[in-house]
Amino acid sequence: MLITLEGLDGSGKTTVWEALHDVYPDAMFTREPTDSWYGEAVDRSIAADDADPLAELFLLTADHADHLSGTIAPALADGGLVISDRYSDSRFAYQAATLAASDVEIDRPLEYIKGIHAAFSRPPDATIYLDLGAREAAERAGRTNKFEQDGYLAAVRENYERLIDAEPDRFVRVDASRSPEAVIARVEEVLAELVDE
Ligand SMILES: Nc1ncnc2c1ncn2[C@@H]1O[C@H](COP(=O)(O)OP(=O)(O)OP(=O)(O)O)[C@@H](O)[C@H]1O
Ligand SMILES: Cc1cn([C@H]2C[C@H](O)[C@@H](COP(=O)(O)O)O2)c(=O)[nH]c1=O
Repeated sequence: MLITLEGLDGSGKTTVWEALHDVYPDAMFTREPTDSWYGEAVDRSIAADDADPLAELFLLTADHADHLSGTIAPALADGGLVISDRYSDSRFAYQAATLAASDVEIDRPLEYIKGIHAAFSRPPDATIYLDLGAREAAERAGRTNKFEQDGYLAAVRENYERLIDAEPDRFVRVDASRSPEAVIARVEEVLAELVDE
């Protein structure tokens, strides 16, 4: 079973993901961007304010393809539980916002990015969305790079809402404005239900 954690920068995904290690010691915990050389290229692109938007999308997509074939698919084939801190929805939400704000002439960036993934990717079985306002998210994240900005994250949040509207059964929304303890407890509750289903 593939469970993904999604949300804005600073929404608390990593805090939750780390807490879950003790609850599911046999699960595979993974994340995107990965720590492979593809992921290192992604990190360089994220740090570059002048990165080409399409090149950045394809670097992130290459990292995802490698993550899927080398890590996620084998674990799922073994019948394991995989919990990923970010996955394909991050591309749909973030890079659609980047493309929409760029000079690249793609009419429906979110649908375009989904289309690229449809050919090879594997959708999550369920996605826990840590819901937080853009300003609070940027503040928590520290506003240290081009993504951790109020306006950009507001556009990303709108894209997440579109994704949730399109697949309400896959997403479980969790209020990420509560204390870390309350958010972790709620995610644990949701996960227990998902894993028992
Ligand atoms: N529920 C919460 N309330 C207040 N602060 C929180 C909460 N959860 C996490 N934080 C703090 O917010 C910051 C970002 O948390 P975290 O790294 O878990 O978020 P993230 O979603 O993984 O962010 P990013 O996507 O930027 O890596 C950290 O300083 C963390 O301690
Ligand atoms: C997978 C993925 C990530 N991003 C962005 C979102 C964050 O700003 C950074 C790094 O992620 P982290 O959770 O802070 O480690 O990358 C993105 O724009 N698109 C993606 O597909």
